[in-house]
Amino acid sequence: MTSSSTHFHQPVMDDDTLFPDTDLELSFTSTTTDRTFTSSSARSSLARSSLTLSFNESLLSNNNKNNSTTTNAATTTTLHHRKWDPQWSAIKAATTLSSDGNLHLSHLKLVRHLGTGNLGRVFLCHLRDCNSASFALKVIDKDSLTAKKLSHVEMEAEILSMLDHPYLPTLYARLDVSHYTCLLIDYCPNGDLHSLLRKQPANRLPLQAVRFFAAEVLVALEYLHALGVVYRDLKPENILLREDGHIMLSDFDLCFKADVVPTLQKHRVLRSVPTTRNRCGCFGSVDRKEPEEEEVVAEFVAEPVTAFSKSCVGTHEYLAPELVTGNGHGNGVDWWAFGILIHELLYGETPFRGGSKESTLRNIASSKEVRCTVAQREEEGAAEARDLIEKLLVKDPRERLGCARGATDIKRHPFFDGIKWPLIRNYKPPEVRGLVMRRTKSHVPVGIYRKDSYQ
Ligand SMILES: Nc1ncnc2c1ncn2[C@@H]1O[C@H](COP(=O)(O)OP(=O)(O)OP(=O)(O)O)[C@@H](O)[C@H]1O
Repeated sequence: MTSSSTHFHQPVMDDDTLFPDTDLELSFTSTTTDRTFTSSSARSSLARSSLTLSFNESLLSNNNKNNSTTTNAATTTTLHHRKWDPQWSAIKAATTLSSDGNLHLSHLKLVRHLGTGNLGRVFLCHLRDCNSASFALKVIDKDSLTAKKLSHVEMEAEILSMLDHPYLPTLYARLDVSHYTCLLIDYCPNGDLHSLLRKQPANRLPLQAVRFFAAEVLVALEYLHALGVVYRDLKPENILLREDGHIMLSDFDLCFKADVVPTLQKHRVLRSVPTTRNRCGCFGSVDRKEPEEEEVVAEFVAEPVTAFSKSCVGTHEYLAPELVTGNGHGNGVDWWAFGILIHELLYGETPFRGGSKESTLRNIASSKEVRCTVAQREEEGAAEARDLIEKLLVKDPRERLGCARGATDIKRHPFFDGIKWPLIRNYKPPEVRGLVMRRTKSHVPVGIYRKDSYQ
């Protein structure tokens, strides 16, 4: 039930409807259902819907070049870093046996309906000859969509086809059959962060878990921005959890693309010099801390700083003030939403939520800056988290952390101190209630995620 932009999803039902192992077309009779079947991956009933309110921006032209009966990325994608994963191997095996070397709907077996979104329905599916490789198939009935929603489908497909990153979905194939467009992507059996949050005491995650998920989201946003993609719909509902507990950002229909010019920028950093024994003091030998040394480092920055759009899209509680006022916005809306996300993960609620959507929007647009409350007994790192949130939730985007130099500046914030960014994929996901993880050998032990243990 997602035809309206203002309602919530219906309560999730414990109904593991299994689609018969028969003709796929039989399952595609309608995209207008108000029932959301559930699995461990179905989103919680309180998930917030995204809104799309266009002020002025011209619709994206339908640039689908693949209107033939079927097309697929499996045979055309050459970039993918996971080309030897079981998923790719299974697809390769299926396409090798295929008469035209392509993947077709007939190769897929629908297992279960996972959920329904604004654009279509999502199914868990397997390849017919390989049950061990699971995929999610997003099925979009183009006949049921408005021109505007069709442009969102094309945007989602276009963005998906660009992605090659562990925290973002892989588009294994795009299949255009009759009036259906089907996108075959990674399946995330651990549901989404919104549902996980609802399983925690007071809807809050422990600080170490917040740091872990925030760091992964930051890296995913950094990659999107480097491609010139402004995401515009960051919220826990759109952060899916893979089998191994790492994140996968989903839903790219509200993105917009802008130019980005990668640069190497010089930046002054202070490096503290370890305490040394100063033997020249007038009063004999004294311990003193040497002053911090200033060093100039060259940093890679690829941030779409000139991105500009006037479409008001996103989810109420996560909308940046410049989106609410409708005077145009750019890359900064993602860094604002990143601040709201950390706030929600840490405190169990978003900071501007009012009694109604209108009052939420009024709170966001007001000139009052966010001040996070200080708990009596705080976890280690809470002060740094508060400081980061307050720097991200600066109402003027020109002053907001991240807007000028993107993730490069945010990664340096003390909240993320000690994280070895190149190793982030190897960090072991946090053990939190409701997150069932498949063990992998490559994980860095949990201790390494403690701030003081990875220096
Ligand atoms: N890759 C996936 N793995 C597992 N479940 C998924 C996956 N993608 C989507 N889902 C499930 O299917 C549901 C519908 O997803 P979909 O992306 O179509 O819509 P949505 O998340 O509601 O976003 P929107 O309507 O804004 O496009 C989600 O709520 C989620 O539970």
